[in-house]
Amino acid sequence: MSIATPLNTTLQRSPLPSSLSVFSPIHTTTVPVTGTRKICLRMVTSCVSSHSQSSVHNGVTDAVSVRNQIRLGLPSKGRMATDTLDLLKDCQLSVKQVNPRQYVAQIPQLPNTEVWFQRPKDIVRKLLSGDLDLGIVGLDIVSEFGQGNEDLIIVHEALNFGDCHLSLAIPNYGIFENINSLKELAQMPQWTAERPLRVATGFTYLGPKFMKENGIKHVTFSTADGALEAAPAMGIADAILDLVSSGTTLKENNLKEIEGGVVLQSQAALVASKRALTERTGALDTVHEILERLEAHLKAAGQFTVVANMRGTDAEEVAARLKTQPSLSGLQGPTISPVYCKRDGKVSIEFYAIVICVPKTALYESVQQLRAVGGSGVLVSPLTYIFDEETPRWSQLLSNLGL
Ligand SMILES: Nc1ncnc2c1ncn2[C@@H]1O[C@H](COP(=O)(O)OP(=O)(O)OP(=O)(O)O)[C@@H](O)[C@H]1O
Ligand SMILES: O=P(O)(O)OC[C@H]1O[C@H](OP(=O)(O)OP(=O)(O)O)[C@H](O)[C@@H]1O
Ligand SMILES: [Mg+2]
Repeated sequence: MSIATPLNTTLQRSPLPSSLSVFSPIHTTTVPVTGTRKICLRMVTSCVSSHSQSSVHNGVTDAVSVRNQIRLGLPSKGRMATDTLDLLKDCQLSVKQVNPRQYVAQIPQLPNTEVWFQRPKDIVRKLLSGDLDLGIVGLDIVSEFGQGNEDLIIVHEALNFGDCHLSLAIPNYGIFENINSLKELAQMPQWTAERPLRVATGFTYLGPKFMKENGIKHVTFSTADGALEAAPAMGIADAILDLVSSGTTLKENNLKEIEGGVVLQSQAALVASKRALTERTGALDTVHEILERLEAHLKAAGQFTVVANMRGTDAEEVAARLKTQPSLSGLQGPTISPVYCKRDGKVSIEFYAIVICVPKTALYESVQQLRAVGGSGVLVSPLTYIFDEETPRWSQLLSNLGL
């Protein structure tokens, strides 16, 4: 593979004090690789020693490597790791890991699949290089490290954990006190070619892209591995672009988000390599099973089963009464069965048992509506799985794969 001279340098060297050695200017270079694919190679140049350059890349191969096992990448540590394992366990796909430092594991329910524990950004890189076939990571990491590569395909975009958003934040004091939107920030007279807006971020692909898309010209970026919220108060940056969930870290560091400053919303997602799904034997069946189990669990997680008794002349009459209430239709409609009572030696139908699924958020109003139409003896229990006939995400995936 040949490495070309830099084709474009999207970011300028920031006029930083030389003491601020942890923040480095970033140069983005497009590098041609074998075949028709291109990868983006980022070179980070140290502020202190401008002579020392390092460049690292993953081998992007054109052919699917020969191996029999499907490889699923899961976060090895950090805040996504435990939630990922918990989710799989809830889907009856428990991961058997002998000890936490062993990076390969098995899911007994999926005998043709190997689990590899990796840092989230490496999961995305390895999906692109063909070393993993499937992965669970945050959408932020997919966007940052996938860089729009068409081989990455999002199979399930909302696994219901790891919620956060990537957002631009500025100080709530000084020259920024009355600045509340990206537009106002861009229009500040302070930013010039000589003195651009300095943004500290770990998102060195998405950051410049967002600024360019929003027409902000005089901007420069620096990067660090963490605690970015300190950068403005330290005088290293004017703004930061970082993940926010509770907002506590911003607040504690006297920073604020601004209107129009959200780059993306993120949560955990199931991601796959398109090539693996189309070319690796068994990969599509495995992803189908994982997707079905995820969908069944996630759909059920938001619902309760509600059983109640209702007096009535017949099932149709009970159904008609239920249908007058907005929250009592269930997933497809109520299930109504006769309750046989024995009185004076005679068996007759006095009640009907109704079974419906109710969103957890609407439980109390549903109970009130049930009572209003004569419901009694209401039993509420959790739902474990809801398997639909076919999941819309599966049809979507097949269509994305051109199948
Ligand atoms: N408040 C948050 N801050 C950062 N990441 C969050 C937050 N909430 C959810 N996430 C998700 O978790 C992922 C970070 O997990 P990861 O394990 O890589 O980092 P970490 O726990 O911050 O560890 P480290 O910073 O040491 O890499 C993000 O990519 C994002 O998808
Ligand atoms: O909105 P909040 O709930 O306060 O969360 C946001 C903070 O959490 C993350 O940092 P992390 O805890 O990973 O520390 P780090 O900066 O050392 O990575 C992120 O980079 C923010 O700093
Ligand atoms: Mg972190």
